Amino acid sequence: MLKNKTIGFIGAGSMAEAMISGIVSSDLVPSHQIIASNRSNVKRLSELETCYGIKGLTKDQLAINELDIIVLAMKPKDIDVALESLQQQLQPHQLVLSVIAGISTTYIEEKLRSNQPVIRVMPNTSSMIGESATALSLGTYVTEEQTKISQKLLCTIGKVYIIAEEHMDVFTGVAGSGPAYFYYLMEHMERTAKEAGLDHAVCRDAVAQTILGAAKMMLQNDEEPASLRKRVTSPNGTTAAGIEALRSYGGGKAISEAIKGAAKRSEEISMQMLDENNNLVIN
Ligand SMILES: NC(=O)C1=CN([C@@H]2O[C@H](COP(=O)(O)OP(=O)(O)OC[C@H]3O[C@@H](n4cnc5c(N)ncnc54)[C@H](O)[C@@H]3O)[C@@H](O)[C@H]2O)C=CC1
Ligand SMILES: O=C(O)[C@@H]1CCC=N1
Repeated sequence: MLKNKTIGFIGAGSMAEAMISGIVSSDLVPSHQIIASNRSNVKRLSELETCYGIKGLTKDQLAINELDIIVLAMKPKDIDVALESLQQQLQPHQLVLSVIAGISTTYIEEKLRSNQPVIRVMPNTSSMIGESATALSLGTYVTEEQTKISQKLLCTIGKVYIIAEEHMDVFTGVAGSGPAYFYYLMEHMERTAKEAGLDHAVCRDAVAQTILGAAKMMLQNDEEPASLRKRVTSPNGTTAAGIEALRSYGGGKAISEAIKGAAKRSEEISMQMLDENNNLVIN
């Protein structure tokens, strides 16, 4: 299904690298059929070539007509320039996957030629090790075959969920940005344990192993997180004291506001692509 497809990443930053790493490790697509491109940073491209065995090309060297799947992996602010140039070159059979936060399939469809298949994708950086939680929302012109191909490709970077596009902002807040919340939590757990004298290597490993274990407990049975939490919490014990501190410092609210803040930002990015009459901005 994917053995003879050529995949081109337009944008060669952190997210493109994380996805390339996951895809290459899976052996589903030969690495020489993966291309990463950026505007002009050839040093970055040669790093990716050396590390993953892929091809790196600047955007002027990239032949769009040779690609089967085009992954848009630039920042939202750069999308208009990229779409303008793609609009001239894309053929109707070429599938466009966009990982750009806050940019709707409609926005991309409107800027490309008619009937271009577009899928909005929200992965996270754990794609690097095949552990992303990735959502897909299908654009108007995507076929069943193209959906299957995308699912198969994205399964190489982790788990895949197909969701309605109206839920993409909140998914972005939970899973696209999510790894950063856990890194923030881990930074604080590690620092606190270190300040109390625990060996750095032990803190680092124990913090990560604790989160991994809790995540696996969620994934490996149907028990609700509140119920799992109660099983850790002995009456009047250590966890009760810890949870009470979390509650009194607004821990739950902080997590919820983090998700809402990220989702709101995703919505704002999409709104910035609308004019004062709520019409899509077409340059
Ligand atoms: N970093 C993350 O955890 C996640 C990022 N995303 C999305 O992925 C996209 C990329 O994010 P990062 O990789 O973090 O950004 P980044 O800044 O590391 O990489 C962006 C790349 O796009 C290139 N670029 C810009 N315009 C271009 C053009 N016209 N042609 C070719 N290359 C072009 C830049 O040179 C750069 O290599 C963003 O839209 C972001 O919303 C989505 C999920 C998670
Ligand atoms: O921070 C961002 O905008 C991107 C999208 C999701 C994760 N990182």
